[in-house]
Amino acid sequence: MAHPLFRRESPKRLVGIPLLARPCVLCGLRSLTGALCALCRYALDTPAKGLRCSRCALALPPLALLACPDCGAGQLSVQATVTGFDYEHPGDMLIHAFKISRRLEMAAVLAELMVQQWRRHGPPLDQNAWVIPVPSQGSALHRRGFNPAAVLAKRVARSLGLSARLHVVASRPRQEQAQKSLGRQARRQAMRGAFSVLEPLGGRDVLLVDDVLTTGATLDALARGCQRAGAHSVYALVAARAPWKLKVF
Ligand SMILES: O=P(O)(O)OC[C@H]1O[C@H](OP(=O)(O)OP(=O)(O)O)[C@H](O)[C@@H]1O
Repeated sequence: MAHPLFRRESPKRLVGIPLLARPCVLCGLRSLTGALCALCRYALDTPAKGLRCSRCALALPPLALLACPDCGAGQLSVQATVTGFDYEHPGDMLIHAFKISRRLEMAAVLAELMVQQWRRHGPPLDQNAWVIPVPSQGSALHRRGFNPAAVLAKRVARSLGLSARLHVVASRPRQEQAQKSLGRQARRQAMRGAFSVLEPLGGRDVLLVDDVLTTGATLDALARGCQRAGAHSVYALVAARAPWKLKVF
């Protein structure tokens, strides 16, 4: 029998489907649970089941329970990170649809997953906390026409009842090269001092938002900028967390 994700229902069995059923954005089968069907929600939720590093949200590989292989040496300056899901199949398809195919309607699906995980695993936030997106590089903004992190930040802030501050961070002009094309050391190097926060944060909690966290170099640079501006606590919420790879970048 075909895997449930790919099985087609016979027309007879479709009789009686509530009118509100609609195709799941991931598998295309009918969904009674919003944009994603129950199976796809389960598939996105399955890998780590809470067995994640609380600082960088890495799904911990076996035998890494005592120290996270990614941020164990203290390379990430945020206090806690929460992710919507892992950046692997099937969640990567949502990210690609949003960022590459520019299907902006995916933002609602991504933000819902992010907020759901934040409510489960995120620390309590002060009501005065600001939600700050990672700014896009100039070339990416020009190519894509929107900043994915800002689109997500607006939705996340609305759902959490917080204020989104989309223009509070300035990016230093840097090598116009996407992070994804660089290795770990080069990413950190490229991001050093990349952001400056334009308003004092005066003891405020900050929730940084981005679409993908790979090495954490981007979030680390922004978190340091927020700390220099006086933030009390800096947390991060991302749509997808890249899984750990044995290979050292
Ligand atoms: O955790 P890190 O190793 O720092 O990588 C994560 C960053 O990489 C991607 O941006 P990128 O610069 O590739 O640009 P993009 O907007 O074109 O994806 C992504 O949007 C994150 O901002």
